[in-house]
Amino acid sequence: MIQFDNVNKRYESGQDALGRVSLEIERAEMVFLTGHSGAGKSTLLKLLTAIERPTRGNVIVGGQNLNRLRNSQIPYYRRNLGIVFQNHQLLFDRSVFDNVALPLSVSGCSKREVGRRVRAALDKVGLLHKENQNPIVLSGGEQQRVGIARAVVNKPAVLVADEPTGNLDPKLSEEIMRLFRDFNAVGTTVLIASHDLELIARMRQRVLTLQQGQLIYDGYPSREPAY
Ligand SMILES: Nc1ncnc2c1ncn2[C@@H]1O[C@H](COP(=O)(O)OP(=O)(O)OP(=O)(O)O)[C@@H](O)[C@H]1O
Repeated sequence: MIQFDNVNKRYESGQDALGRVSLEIERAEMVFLTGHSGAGKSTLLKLLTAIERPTRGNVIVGGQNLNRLRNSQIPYYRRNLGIVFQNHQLLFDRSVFDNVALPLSVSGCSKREVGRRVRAALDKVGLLHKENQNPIVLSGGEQQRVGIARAVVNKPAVLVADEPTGNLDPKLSEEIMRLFRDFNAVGTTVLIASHDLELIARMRQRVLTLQQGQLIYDGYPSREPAY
């Protein structure tokens, strides 16, 4: 589903952020991406979401080589992705419902279809009863769940999250991770960047570790024997 083939990224400043990264993520896998600050996690996600382009190498998603994507095609490509940010980027001048409906506004859905899809997404994250509220009155965990509902409202094949639990306490973080697991269980490919190693260990999923732009680990740490 996702393939990085010898990918290098050097920013215009001359900073090397990724070096010769190769990896493959199958459809319906759930994978964590970890590493210290500055290791290249966000850069890898930016290449996947076509916010940045690789300096060398290929990023292939769903059989599509992103190097061959024209700028005008990028919005269409992104419709297959759900993107969750740490600070959820909700708009506080409109309701929870309208925030979740945003990605549908460009897709030409009828009003009725928008209502159906938004309510289905809010139901999945347990916030149907808050659709008319302004997100500013919600707790941090609830705001993040609205961000997740917005990311999945288009039923994307791939869900990408950059530090989605960064501001949350351990219990709320676990709830958010459980949500990601639910979406994964119904076939969504999920890639989550996080530096919360304890939380990652509890999830017992595949882990990719970056260090100074190199992929230094790809495996299942929790399945290995403890010494
Ligand atoms: N737009 C940019 N221009 C120049 N250098 C950048 C840019 N974005 C990131 N970098 C640099 O690239 C390297 C990797 O950064 P990146 O943000 O991908 O790391 P990260 O693992 O996501 O870190 P964090 O956990 O702190 O978000 C760092 O040295 C960073 O300073």
